[in-house]
Amino acid sequence: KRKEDYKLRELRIFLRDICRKLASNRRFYKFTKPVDLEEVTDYLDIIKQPMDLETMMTKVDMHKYNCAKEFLDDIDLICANALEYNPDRTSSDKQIRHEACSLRDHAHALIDVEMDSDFELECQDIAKKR
Ligand SMILES: CC(=O)c1csc(NC(=O)C2C[NH2+]C2)n1
Repeated sequence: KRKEDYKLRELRIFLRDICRKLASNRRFYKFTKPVDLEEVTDYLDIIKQPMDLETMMTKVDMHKYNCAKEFLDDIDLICANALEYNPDRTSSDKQIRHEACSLRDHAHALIDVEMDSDFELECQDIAKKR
């Protein structure tokens, strides 16, 4: 329906802005592009559903997100993947786990601050129907 499509267009504009802000933060650099499977050769043995911010921007453009919760589910996936692939008590693993938790918390906080809660509820109702 036309009115729903106007709401989803507004959601896409909002999510592109959130994605841009996260991808421009140097703290989250490791999460901006897919893991290079030629460099990290065992990645797919451990991580069954890779996700990154560039892929999420493409998903916004392809109308894959019908509400902010679906977008945050992919952010949570980026974080969970990093915690799973980097479990050791080495400083490099600890650092990437910290960056992953920071990405997750920043994304949720940005959306809670910038998103009208009634608008998200309307989008979640549209998402259920699709
Ligand atoms: C995106 C992601 O989770 C990622 C990219 S490289 C990496 N881990 C390493 O390079 C080593 C540090 N301990 C293994 N994790």
